[in-house]
This record gives sequence, structure tokens and C-alpha cells, in this order.
Amino acid sequence: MVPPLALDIDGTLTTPEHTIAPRAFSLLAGWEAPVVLATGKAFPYPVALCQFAGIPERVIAENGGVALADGQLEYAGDPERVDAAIEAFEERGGDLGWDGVDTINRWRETEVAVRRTADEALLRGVAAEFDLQFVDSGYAYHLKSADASKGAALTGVAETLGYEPSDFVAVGDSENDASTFEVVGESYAVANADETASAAADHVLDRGYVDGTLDALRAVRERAVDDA
Ligand SMILES: O=C(O)COP(=O)(O)O
Ligand SMILES: [Mg+2]
Repeated sequence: MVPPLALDIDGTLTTPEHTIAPRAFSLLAGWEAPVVLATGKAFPYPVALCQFAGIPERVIAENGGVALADGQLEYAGDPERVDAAIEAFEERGGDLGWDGVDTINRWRETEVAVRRTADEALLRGVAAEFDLQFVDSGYAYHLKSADASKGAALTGVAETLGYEPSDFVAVGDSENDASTFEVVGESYAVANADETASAAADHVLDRGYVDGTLDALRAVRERAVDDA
């Protein structure tokens, strides 16, 4: 039997142009074990992706701040502390950087995402002062509680689904995926992965983005068939 999957979205299921390729949809819909989408994006994004892919809503959002699996909704983190830190960041001249209506943070409940053009040193300083974690996903800077992580959330989601975290295979591309790689049985970093993700992964793929992910999952599937 194929293993359950924990898949990052940005940089992992996407093309370099940040779009979801049709071949990613067929992969998600055709996998014969649970697929958990584990992302730094706000909760509605992976939920919508599950709906449009026609798979059950099994998601980890906000870098582990929100998790949903089979009707079980879990929260982690300290949103008040994050809000206080962002207030201090803005008081000191920091800007979240999202122009117009901020759809990146509008539905965010436990952490805040900041555009990578923002003042990194100021944000890192505020994170340290408020005892929060600064994460660079490669797509945004995130300010979050240290005890919320994709890996910690996957431990809860695995239990809800009746699996051990070590039953999962994970694919990811950035430092926000390292905690997932630590708890799963086998992990793959796509070729575009950052140093932290590549160092934490069991395998670094030759190809990047969704093509690398598809290569990894093809290998996982072939092995499962051979073992059967
Ligand atoms: O939203 C981000 O910053 C990154 O999202 P990801 O975790 O799906 O790569
Ligand atoms: Mg990513």
C-alpha cells in the first residue's frame, strides 16, 4: 500500500510561476492513501485546494497554527503575542508590504506573514524581543510561536487519521518544512529547496517544484508496488 503524504504547497506542488499545474491535481486525486497539505498559507487556501482537487480536507495551515483532519480542528500558537509584535514592528516603521487588500493575512488566525521586501532585520529583532520565531518560507517571512510547527501539527493529524507520523512521506522546499521532515518516515526536498530543508531531508531531488515532487512520488509508488 502507498504511504500517506504530507505535502508542502508553495515551491513543492507549484510551478516556478507559483501556479498549480494540472498534473498536481491528478496526483492528489489519484493517491490511494491520505494526503495532508501542510502549508504556511492561511487556512482557506489549502482547504480550497482540497475542494478543487476533490480530496478530503486534511490540511495544516499557518505553519502548524491551524490543522484540520477528518472533522478535527486544532489550533496552536499565541496569536495575541504575534499581534503585539506586529504592532511594535509597525510602530517602528515596519510595513507588512501587501498592497491594497491584504488577502495574505485577512483570514490568518495564529501568525502573520510579511512580504519578503520588508525590513528583515527589524522583523527579526521584534521576533526575538517577543520570543517568537521568524521563518522565511521563500515566499514570505512569517512571525509565529515557536511551539507551532508543521511537524508538531502533523503528529496530531496523523493520530486523528490512525497513523504514526513515521508512516508519512513528506515533500517540501523550505525551512518551514524541516519540522515535518523530522517527524515523518521519509522526506524529500525538491531541487529548489533552501539549505535548511535540503539538510533536513533524507533525499534531495534532481528536479525542482512540482516536477521534483512527481519524481519522488513516482519512486515511492513504484517501491510500494514492488513491496506488495
Ligand atoms: O505561504 C508561504 O509563505 C509558504 O507556503 P508553503 O508552506 O506552502 O510553501
Ligand atoms: Mg514551500
